[in-house]
Amino acid sequence: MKIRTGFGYDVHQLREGLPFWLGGIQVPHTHGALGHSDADVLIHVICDALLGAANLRDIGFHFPDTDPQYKGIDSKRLLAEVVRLLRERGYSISNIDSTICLEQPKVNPHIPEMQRVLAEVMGVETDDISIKATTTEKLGFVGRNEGVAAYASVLISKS
Ligand SMILES: Nc1ccn([C@@H]2O[C@H](COP(=O)(O)O)[C@@H](O)[C@H]2O)c(=O)n1
Ligand SMILES: C[C@@]1(CO)OP(=O)(O)OP(=O)(O)OC[C@H]1O
Repeated sequence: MKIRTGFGYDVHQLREGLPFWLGGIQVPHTHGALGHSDADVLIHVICDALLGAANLRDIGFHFPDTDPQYKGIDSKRLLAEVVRLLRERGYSISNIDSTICLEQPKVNPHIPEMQRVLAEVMGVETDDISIKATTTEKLGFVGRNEGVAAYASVLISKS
């Protein structure tokens, strides 16, 4: 059995009036994340962690932000493609742990729905996807509500 770990980190600016896509769902808020895609930072770090675990470069390598076909794309489609790339190479996903760094709003009430949606996209159990959240105690770009960051680590395996 070959077991590998992967890690992902990403940041997006927050802008007033944009839809806030996070963890595959739209979180009600005055501000949303800015990006070439729908800017779903949680999905992006999960993609990067999975790609890293399989040594398959990163999300920008597979889906360049200069390519118009990814303009405004639903990041769930990118995640589905990343999972396909791993399965094609014989990997299965053991578990994911993640942290969203965001001052406002509180995301705890939305986490079960994020887990449900992401588990469906990835073809894993909701119990295999951990999502946590933290403020940065009003410090830095997260603390000033200028941006959202996220981290993820994953474990994948193949026999
Ligand atoms: N955007 C956020 C940030 C935090 N939470 C939850 O609140 C708890 C306390 O946050 P601290 O930054 O003071 O540690 C945290 O453990 C999360 O459960 C949240 O839901 N949404
Ligand atoms: C996801 C992609 C897709 O074009 O666009 P962004 O939403 O800008 O996200 P980022 O994490 O900055 O980079 C990866 C991009 O390739």
